[in-house]
Amino acid sequence: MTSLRLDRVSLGFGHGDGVHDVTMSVAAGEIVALVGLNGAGKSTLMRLALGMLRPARGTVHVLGAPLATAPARSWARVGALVEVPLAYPELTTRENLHLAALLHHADPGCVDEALDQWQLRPVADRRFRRLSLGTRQRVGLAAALQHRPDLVVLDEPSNALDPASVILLREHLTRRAADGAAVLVSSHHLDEVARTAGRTLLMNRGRLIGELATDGPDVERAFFDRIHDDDRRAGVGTAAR
Ligand SMILES: Nc1ncnc2c1ncn2[C@@H]1O[C@H](COP(=O)(O)OP(=O)(O)OP(=O)(O)O)[C@@H](O)[C@H]1O
Repeated sequence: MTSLRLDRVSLGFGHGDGVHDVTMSVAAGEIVALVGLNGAGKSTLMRLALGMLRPARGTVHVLGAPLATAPARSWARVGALVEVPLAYPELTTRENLHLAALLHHADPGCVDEALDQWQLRPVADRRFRRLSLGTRQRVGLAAALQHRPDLVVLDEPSNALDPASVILLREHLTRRAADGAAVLVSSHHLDEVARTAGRTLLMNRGRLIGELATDGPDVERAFFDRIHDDDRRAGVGTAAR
């Protein structure tokens, strides 16, 4: 089953920025990574996939329903983290996770499990605004994943995470996919992507330019070769951007 589908989706911001004519899908049980340079359009694509932005052209389907008419129960089956974690600064870790569980129509019992799984027990009663950057990110990830969503969309989730937390994240995503969830994740860490994702989509100047093979000896080289090649064909200088 296709859990997320974008058909010929475009949204421009002027100066050629934004997302152009993107068609892609993520199937149940699959981890798909999105990679590209800064400003390639990864976050914009994720915002469009989550209904945070409305496409100027094209359609988005989430868990089988068109975005515009997706019922609330579909959104409860989505887990997302785009840019900063959505949390109340004056509430504690536990309170924020409790609210996230309620918003996803989940059993609040999942909060205790999430506190353990994301090693947040020591900061369970600390206010969110007093947490370190990486710990905030762990709270955001716990809030996005604790209700075992069927569709996971995470924008640069390993930002600010320490190596132990990166491993935790990898285990969580692998487990969600093994349980049948569709996972879309953007990243700048090509090694991590190679370890986690089944497919890696390459984005450049707002367009998907194909899949990046991550099983070769030099993924970084392959990444830059593809981008330079795409820029050359478009008559754009990569270094000049
Ligand atoms: N709200 C907005 N208004 C105007 N331009 C925008 C807006 N959001 C994004 N852009 C532009 O659209 C392009 C794509 O931005 P986006 O944030 O999607 O890229 P990205 O691939 O996620 O980058 P990064 O790796 O730096 O997070 C950029 O040129 C950006 O400046």
